[in-house]
Amino acid sequence: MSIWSAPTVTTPVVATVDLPGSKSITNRAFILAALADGPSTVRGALRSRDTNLMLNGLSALGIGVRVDTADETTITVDPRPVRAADVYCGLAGTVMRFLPPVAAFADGVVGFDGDEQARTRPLATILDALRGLGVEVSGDSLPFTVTGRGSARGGEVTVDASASSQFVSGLLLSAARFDDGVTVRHVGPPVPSTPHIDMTLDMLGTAGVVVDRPESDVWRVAPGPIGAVDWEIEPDLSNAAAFLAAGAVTRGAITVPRWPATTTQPGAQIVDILSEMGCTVERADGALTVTGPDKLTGLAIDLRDIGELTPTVAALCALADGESVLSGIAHLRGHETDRLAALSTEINRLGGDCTETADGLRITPTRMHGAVWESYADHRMATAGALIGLAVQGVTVDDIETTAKTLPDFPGMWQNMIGHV
Ligand SMILES: O=C(O)C1=C[C@@H](OP(=O)(O)O)[C@@H](O)[C@H](O)C1
Ligand SMILES: C=C(OP(=O)(O)O)C(=O)O
Repeated sequence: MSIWSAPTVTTPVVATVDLPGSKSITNRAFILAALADGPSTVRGALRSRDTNLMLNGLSALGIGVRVDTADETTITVDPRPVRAADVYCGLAGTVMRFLPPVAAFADGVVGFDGDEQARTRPLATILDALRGLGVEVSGDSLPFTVTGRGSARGGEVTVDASASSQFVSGLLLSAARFDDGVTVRHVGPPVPSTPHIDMTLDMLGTAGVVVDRPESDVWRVAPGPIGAVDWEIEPDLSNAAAFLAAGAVTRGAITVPRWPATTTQPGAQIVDILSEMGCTVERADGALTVTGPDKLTGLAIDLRDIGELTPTVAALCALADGESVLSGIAHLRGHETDRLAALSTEINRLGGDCTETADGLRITPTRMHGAVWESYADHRMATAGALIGLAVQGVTVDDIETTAKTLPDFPGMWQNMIGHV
């Protein structure tokens, strides 16, 4: 773990930043490919800690995984019978929630473990759901085991998915391979990050799996094959957010090439947020450019659907003019770290003014000063620290390496974006 001096700029940052593939789309494509009725090729895949953990997990479970020798973002996945194995989840929500349903098809015991910090992330909902679908599961959090019998019954389960949309996505991705299919019924406070469930439905549809929605909060998948698809992965728009924000806070202009014309990625909503804060947005030749205003305005916004943008948005708000209120994000207390506590502690350590509310943050911009910004093993906390450091001298980010969770070389990309200052 190293301390990284965040570069500060006094002139606008103007650059083009090409982002690697989406974490969420890559890890869904890997699961669907592993359970498909033939080999699939995934092109433009993200290669980062979370996606490598998914590939390692699938490979341990006996799935054929071949990385193109000339291009590590092209991966061929060959479905094979699932076998007993040990799976390491790191801190990846998509791995700890999407792989246990796959393990239900194993021919023996699959042990799951992860980082120390992952042991407190919510998991009981999906493990209970698997029990309800006829699968033997020990434990309620990491570490736990799933004992497969080669196939699993399936049926209908009621879950409270208010802590994470990934419980629903995880069950639906494997649902068609259960003997009776799977019906998931959510009962409880609203499910967060529902656009990520829409992404799951969209990709299932591409693979030929129909998801019926007899009522809101009910998803029904009939048993049947999952079609092999050659997946082309879009750039990661949630990761793009931190870079676009760098243009926004420096009166600069950041261009992201290959910005999809339509997308299921919730991260795309950063564009509306930046525009509400005063930025100008233009599209040309498939690229998107955000230009920062003289001064960003604060905003009041419900981020329940797009919680993963919160660290970037909070950093922008700390540098804006006027108070901001971020709401609808109580579930962020169960993300990589308690993101509400982490953001308020770190913004306040720099002399900012951030208070936690029951379901979010209230941020009043102040003149901030340099200090150590702790990352809490959270990639988006680390990038938020880098963003504030662009405008505030003397910010050092602890454990910048944690950005490798979803970006293979964040410090290099950040420096290239800024150029030589
Ligand atoms: O399904 C996915 O790929 C994700 C769903 C969301 O999780 P939550 O519903 O737990 O917020 C999001 O925050 C996470 O980064 C990725
Ligand atoms: C919440 C996040 O990740 P995970 O997939 O580990 O839940 C995130 O990337 O912001």
